Amino acid sequence: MHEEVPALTATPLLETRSLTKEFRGFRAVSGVDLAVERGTIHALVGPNGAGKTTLFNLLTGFLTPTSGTVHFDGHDITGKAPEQIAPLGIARSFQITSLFEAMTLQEHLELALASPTGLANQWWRSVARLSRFRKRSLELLDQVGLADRAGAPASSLAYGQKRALELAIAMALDPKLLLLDEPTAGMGLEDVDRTIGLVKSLSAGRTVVFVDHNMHVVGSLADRVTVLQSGQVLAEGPYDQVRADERVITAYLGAVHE
Ligand SMILES: Nc1ncnc2c1ncn2[C@@H]1O[C@H](COP(=O)(O)OP(=O)(O)OP(=O)(O)O)[C@@H](O)[C@H]1O
Repeated sequence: MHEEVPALTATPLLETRSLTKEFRGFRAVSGVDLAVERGTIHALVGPNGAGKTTLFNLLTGFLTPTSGTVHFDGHDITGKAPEQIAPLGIARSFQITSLFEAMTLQEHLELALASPTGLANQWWRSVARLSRFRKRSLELLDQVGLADRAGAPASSLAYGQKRALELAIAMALDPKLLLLDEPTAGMGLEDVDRTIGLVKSLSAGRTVVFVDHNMHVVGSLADRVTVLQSGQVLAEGPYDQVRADERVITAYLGAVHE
């Protein structure tokens, strides 16, 4: 009989300590301690202006913290730039669609695969040189149900399909941590349910942190939920526990459900 090997992965994949961001003295994120365990789906919720997007920006290097630390997978990434953080294995899909309308779906994926930091650096390179990424790009499109649209321009996609394409682009880096900013924002019921299924399938073998206002989405996906209010952590725990928390009901969920 072999003995249980102590888990080497017991530390959270992502951890912030006392993370704070001030804008001219206004604390948008205030002393946030966040621990995201490996292999989990973790939701960030909270009313408008609670600090969720600011927190995402701090995790991905788009903003520099005023104080506090961010650790990811054994690295201190506090204050590092996005192009230093992304290659460590953090990918982000944005709340606002950021596609090139005239480019085909396949070209979007080929460009994303060609660049360790996403689309930013190599868009001017000849598309022909990107053909070696064709197979993988088709696999990624297949994962999000868009393989049959590979040669179509992004402009021809419906809104929900554009969001799915953005998920495929985020997956191109094979990230350890996938950050999704309101993956179901602006979607009808059908697309919301499709996206829930998609995020579940994409989360296999990786860690996901997402922001969403839709409690059906949060309840369906999240292993754990962190509730932010006025830049601070109001509650943290499994969904059922958090949604029963009186402070959370008062601050947020009550307003949604009642
Ligand atoms: N660059 C900035 N300069 C000044 N104030 C800012 C800046 N960015 C955000 N804030 C403020 O910080 C607070 C938190 O904003 P943030 O966008 O992080 O909230 P949120 O939880 O993502 O909200 P929403 O759900 O509406 O997206 C808000 O009061 C916002 O006005």
